[in-house]
Amino acid sequence: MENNKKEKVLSIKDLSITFKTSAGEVNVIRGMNLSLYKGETLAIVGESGSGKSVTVKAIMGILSNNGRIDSGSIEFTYHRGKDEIKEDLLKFSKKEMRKRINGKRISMVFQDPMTSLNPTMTIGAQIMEGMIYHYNTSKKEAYQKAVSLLELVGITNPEKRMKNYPHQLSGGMRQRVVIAIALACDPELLICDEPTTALDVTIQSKILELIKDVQEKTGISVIYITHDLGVVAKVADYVAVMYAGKIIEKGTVDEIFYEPKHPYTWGLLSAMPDLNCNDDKLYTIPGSPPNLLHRIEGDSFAPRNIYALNIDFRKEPPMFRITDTHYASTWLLHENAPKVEMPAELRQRIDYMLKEAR
Ligand SMILES: Nc1ncnc2c1ncn2[C@@H]1O[C@H](COP(=O)(O)OP(=O)(O)OP(=O)(O)O)[C@@H](O)[C@H]1O
Repeated sequence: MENNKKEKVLSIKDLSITFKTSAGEVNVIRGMNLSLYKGETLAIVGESGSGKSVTVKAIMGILSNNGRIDSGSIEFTYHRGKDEIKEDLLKFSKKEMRKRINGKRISMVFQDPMTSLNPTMTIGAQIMEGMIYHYNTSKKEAYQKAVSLLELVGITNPEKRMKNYPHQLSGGMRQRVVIAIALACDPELLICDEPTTALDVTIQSKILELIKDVQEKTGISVIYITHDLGVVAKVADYVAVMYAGKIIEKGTVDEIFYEPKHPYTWGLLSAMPDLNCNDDKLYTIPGSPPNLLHRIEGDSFAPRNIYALNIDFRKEPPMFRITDTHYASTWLLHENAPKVEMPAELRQRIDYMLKEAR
């Protein structure tokens, strides 16, 4: 459909990653396929340990040394002047990634701004650093650009702020500075790893709005990794739901929130506090994720799935196509499967959300 015409920024194909641990080999990413288009926002969601951070680390070339890429490719498309360049990021060494991609073509914003900032350097110098390192920008030009970046991220009195050290700023301001640093080299992809978790609620929405605003002004593509579905609803165009190292459902934000098909996604949505901010949750998924040290027979979610069919314990489901943008990996979508609907309480909640949205 329309996706074919859009420009792909990132295309992950058949990615599989294993870590060597003292207990044995753990296959933490198990055949992942995912695309991101220019100017769009993709949210990767899933419980702790599902593989969100490892995926992002593979994109950035910062996997820990006990990690091994078993298969796959991560094709990244970016521009140098008028030229369009496509490269498989997995072909680069860590050193090449630092020199050519990280902080230059792809930038990251982490959860806690204090861990990304250097306490001994002024924020001005920290924003200028990347431009000087990657592009040999003159100090004067880098200074001017740093001031305009501080303006872009909503910091008033930017010239004065350039001379501040991180400890002189509030948490929300620090995260704005981290975003300014991330944008300094005009990257084409920004990856935000739980960017607002460490901030209080009102500042959280301001930072999310800021990232949206920057995206509208610059056309940058954004990946969020988060387990907060409230954040996803606010920012994402597309959502990929991860479970035990696999994407088990992906679709537009409306498809995932209003027409979810995978019982795990039903569980995630039911475990979300009510959108009216009552702390009501409908249901919490029982049990815990599988231990990936052992080979998984069938569907990794089957033991926790009250809708599991016999085949779920024997054979892994493929990704079934629901629409051109919506896919889910559950045998319930097979044409011969019994008709199973999402839990009635969830249907009611979704119908209510739909009514509110109109
Ligand atoms: N260096 C490592 N060595 C061994 N196992 C690792 C390593 N890094 C990550 N893992 C394992 O890989 C799996 C995926 O971890 P990952 O950090 O990507 O999860 P996540 O979805 O980002 O979780 P969270 O939301 O808690 O950050 C987990 O089982 C984790 O224990």
